Amino acid sequence: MIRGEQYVSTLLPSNSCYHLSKTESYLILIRHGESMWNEKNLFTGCVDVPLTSKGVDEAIEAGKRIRHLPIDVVYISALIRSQMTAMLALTEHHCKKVPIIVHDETEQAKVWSQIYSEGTEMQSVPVIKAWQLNERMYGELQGFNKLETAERCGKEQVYKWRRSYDARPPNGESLEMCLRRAVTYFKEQIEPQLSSGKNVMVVAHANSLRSILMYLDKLNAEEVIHLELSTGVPMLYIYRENQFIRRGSPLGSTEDGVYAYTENLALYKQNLLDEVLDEVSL
Ligand SMILES: O=C(O)[C@H](O)COP(=O)(O)O
Repeated sequence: MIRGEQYVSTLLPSNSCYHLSKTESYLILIRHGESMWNEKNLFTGCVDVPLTSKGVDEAIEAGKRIRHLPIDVVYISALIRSQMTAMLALTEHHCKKVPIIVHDETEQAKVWSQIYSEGTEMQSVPVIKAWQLNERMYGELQGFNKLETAERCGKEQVYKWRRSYDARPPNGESLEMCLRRAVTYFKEQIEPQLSSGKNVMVVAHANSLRSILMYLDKLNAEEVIHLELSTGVPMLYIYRENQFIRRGSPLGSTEDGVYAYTENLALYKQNLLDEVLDEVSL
């Protein structure tokens, strides 16, 4: 452990998050932690199922891995498993800012959820909810066991429904359909935040994220078939000169592994730790 690291979350003043050089910004993507239907191996899609206790642990662990990465705005889906994961992960963040869900669905919601203290607002991170980031709608497969469905409909058919780009589950969305809404949202709402220098965390789902990764990594319909995302594992992208550079691994990056990839981030973390040491020695 780096000297002083244990003090970061308790002693660091919550407004002391360093500002990074504007030449790059950071995008963190996380698939939600294990849900109660993941555990039962059921097709879930847009059914709104919460996390298991293992999922809660995964979310907290994900939060620990990204605790020293800068986050200015968070995007979640409309589904509770993504929301629980984001909130639990943020309890671990060094900035100790309060994640606050933005309610702008109606004029009244906007007014009623207004924060009037500028100081308090600066201690918060806006959390934006978007249905476009929801899991692909699994149609008439929702609620059925994946293994039993494979026995009933054939392994190959189920594999196609689950992993191919264009096969559509009965009355559900293909990955292509999911991509149309998720990637459109990403390009219109999230990318402009990154290009304005904001650091973004997105907590979403296996297939909405697979479609976003297709866009970020320029994967074709053949390549995406093999893309599997584990629950609760953060992935990091550097956004520089309108390009996305992938860092970390969907299979499980360590925090140090993530930092090793950019000097700017390593400096950011070192500044945080130095500040904590100064506070301790005062
Ligand atoms: O919606 C679901 O059932 C899963 O979370 C994702 O399912 P998949 O692995 O079948 O795409």
